[in-house]
Amino acid sequence: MRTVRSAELAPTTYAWQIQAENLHVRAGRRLAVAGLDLRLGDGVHGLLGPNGAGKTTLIRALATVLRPADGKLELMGQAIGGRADLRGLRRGIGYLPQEFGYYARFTVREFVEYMAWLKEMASADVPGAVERAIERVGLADRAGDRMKTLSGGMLRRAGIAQAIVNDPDVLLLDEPTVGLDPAQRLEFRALLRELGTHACVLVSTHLVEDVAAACTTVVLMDEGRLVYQGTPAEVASFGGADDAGDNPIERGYTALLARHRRRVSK
Ligand SMILES: Nc1ncnc2c1ncn2[C@@H]1O[C@H](COP(=O)(O)OP(=O)(O)OP(=O)(O)O)[C@@H](O)[C@H]1O
Repeated sequence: MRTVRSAELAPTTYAWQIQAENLHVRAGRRLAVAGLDLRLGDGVHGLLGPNGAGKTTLIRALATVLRPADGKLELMGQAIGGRADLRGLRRGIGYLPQEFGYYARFTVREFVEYMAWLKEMASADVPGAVERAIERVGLADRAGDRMKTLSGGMLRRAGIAQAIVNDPDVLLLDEPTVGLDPAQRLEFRALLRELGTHACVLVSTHLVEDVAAACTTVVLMDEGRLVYQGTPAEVASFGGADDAGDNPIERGYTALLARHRRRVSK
């Protein structure tokens, strides 16, 4: 017996894993996502934007933690809102929040197992899936160690392991590279590229180099709206010598943001 995923029951004709139209989401009293249109299929999508752009709020809505205030949101072909089967949908989603809680006395294996159980994975599948996820993030030699003994970078890798344990169709990672050292970041980029071959991975980051190295698409947000969506090379092509940044994609990011703000202020 195995658990049937919501994605398997849903019509398989949908073109996009994530589809938002005129999406509005509140963070507290503020409309942090304010009329966002977005369509994402499989691949690795880097979510960029200045502080306060609404990246975390968008990711929380896509993780079904926050309910949209207005507009349309579809995940894996299913509309969110009303009587949506959120429990079923969540089985197909992996989510690494910026800050995540855990019992300090749990071992890495127990932590990932616990999260697999919360995601309602079939119990026969759990042990193998847990070992695979821990191995993929390079923590196999620490699987029996308590969470409280891990470094910041290792904790984040344990967080990534719990996000991928259910082999999600939609994987949402909020600032996953914070705390990783340069070698770990290189490994993480390779893992991202691999994950993106058969899932829709949305990664929010301030590290533009990670986006350039690992992402198929850049999603640029400002003030709750989509500013630009394109390949890293397309973003880079907007940058000029006068735009701030250490590399072509950073200069492209600066140029696109400035162009958007000029348009909005007119
Ligand atoms: N609980 C809350 N109550 C009120 N305002 C909030 C709350 N959470 C976020 N905000 C506001 O909503 C806006 C968007 O915040 P959000 O965290 O989504 O942005 P972000 O792009 O992820 O920013 P950062 O890059 O700093 O992480 C910000 O102006 C923020 O101050």
